[in-house]
Amino acid sequence: MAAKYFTVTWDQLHRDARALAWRLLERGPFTGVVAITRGGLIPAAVIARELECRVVETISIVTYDEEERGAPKVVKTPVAAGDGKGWLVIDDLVDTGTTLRVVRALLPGAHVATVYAKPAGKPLVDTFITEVSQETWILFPWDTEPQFIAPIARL
Ligand SMILES: O=P(O)(O)OC[C@H]1O[C@H](OP(=O)(O)OP(=O)(O)O)[C@H](O)[C@@H]1O
Ligand code: HPA
Ligand SMILES: [Mg+2]
Repeated sequence: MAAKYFTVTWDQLHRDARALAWRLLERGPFTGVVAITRGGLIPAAVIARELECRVVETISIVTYDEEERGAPKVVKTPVAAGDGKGWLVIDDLVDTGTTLRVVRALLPGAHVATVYAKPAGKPLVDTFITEVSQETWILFPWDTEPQFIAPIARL
């Protein structure tokens, strides 16, 4: 269990992804965007729209084996992105940095951006918006649903 949770709504994610787009404006223009699936897909769509970038590639990395986190496996490479020079890589967050280490090895020339970042992964990101502590688990809107909670007086 994580020590703390940080809940991100669709609205908040849209606002944070747009804030990231503002920050990335001065780092571009970019040839294209590489979304790290699956979590990077929605922020990448928002950012590609704001930067008026029509070329979107994907990279897919699986870091779990059954339910255990294991060695990362690249199951889809971003063929169009070459060594990444001139390209923008987007993910929803960096946590331990395992995913971005693999991405940087494949796309050493790319600019790497995430919406959220934890301290252990921060050195692997060029641009991010919001930092949370390493003990915090970020709850994304696609992983959650609203549900009933008891009134405070009953807690
Ligand atoms: O910095 P790390 O410790 O590698 O963690 C961050 C990665 O973990 C999550 O993806 P996940 O592998 O769960 O896959 P998903 O995006 O398909 O949900 C998240 O979307 C990042 O890509
Ligand atoms: O904090 C997190 N939230 C959601 N997915 C994740 N994958 C690694 N860390 C996280
Ligand atoms: Mg991911």
